[in-house]
Amino acid sequence: MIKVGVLGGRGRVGTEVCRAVEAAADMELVASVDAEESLAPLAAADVVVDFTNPGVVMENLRFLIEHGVHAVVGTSGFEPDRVAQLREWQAATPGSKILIAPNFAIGAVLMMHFAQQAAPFFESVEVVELHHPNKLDAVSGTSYHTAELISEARAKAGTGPSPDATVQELDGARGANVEGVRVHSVRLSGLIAHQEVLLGGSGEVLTIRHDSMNRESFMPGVLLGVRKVAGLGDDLVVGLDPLLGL
Ligand SMILES: NC(=O)C1=CN([C@@H]2O[C@H](COP(=O)(O)OP(=O)(O)OC[C@H]3O[C@@H](n4cnc5c(N)ncnc54)[C@H](OP(=O)(O)O)[C@@H]3O)[C@@H](O)[C@H]2O)C=CC1
Ligand SMILES: O=C(O)C1=N[C@H](C(=O)O)C[C@H](O)C1
Repeated sequence: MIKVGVLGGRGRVGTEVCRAVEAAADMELVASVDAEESLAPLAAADVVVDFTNPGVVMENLRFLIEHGVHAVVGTSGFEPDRVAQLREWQAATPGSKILIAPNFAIGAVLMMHFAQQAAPFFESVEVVELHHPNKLDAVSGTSYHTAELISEARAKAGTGPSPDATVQELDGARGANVEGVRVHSVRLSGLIAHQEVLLGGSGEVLTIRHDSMNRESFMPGVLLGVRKVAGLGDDLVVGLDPLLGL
């Protein structure tokens, strides 16, 4: 039996995580902690799942590392400096493994993978992410990671920057620039979590789109992470790809 704790258990995704863990035959929910509650009960867990917010997740992870608890992290906001900080804390207090997945939906992982594969073959690439209006961060963690993967693939293949003749623009009109890739954020009632990667070449456009229609869509990936995190080859892994054999 895997003893599981949840950080943010009363949130939109955390509620689904608690439900999924309770329904899993090989897991036991031993703690669920929300804002301004003590983290102490989490020390009894083998694995803690974090779906909180970018402002608090680092302190949560510091606690888990100090207590030798493995972490499966869905919270967004993991730019490279944060990953480096976590590795430093893990080196100082070895024992806990960390899996950070910008998106736990299997289709979203495949979307990112396909975008990375396609990116060198097209002159132009831009990303549009679309989410519910209660989302705290823009750009989304998924779009940030997608842009990183695209940028890396294009650099490796020697593909130049996407052409763009803009010389005059309203602030924000061309979106955020993430490692040379333009990312546009839409916030709209009725949406959950969606992303399009647009790739343009001579006389053709390839669109790779993923839609999460509900938050249950993240649960197969979260449960996979809980089952596999203790056996990760590296102390810290970003992305679900290796767990899916990608
Ligand atoms: N990787 C993935 O597949 C996915 C990632 N996400 C990401 O997960 C995060 C959470 O999203 P969502 O569930 O919509 O957000 P919510 O705001 O609905 O939930 C966040 C929860 O965390 C709680 N919380 C805040 N501070 C703390 C703290 N210090 N310790 C413990 N709990 C705390 C909040 O409590 P309170 O409300 O009382 O402040 C709330 O219950 C976001 O960063 C989002 O981008 C979302 C979906 C999928
Ligand atoms: O806040 C959300 O809802 C989501 N956040 C993650 C992100 O920032 O990419 C994953 C998914 O898009 C849903």
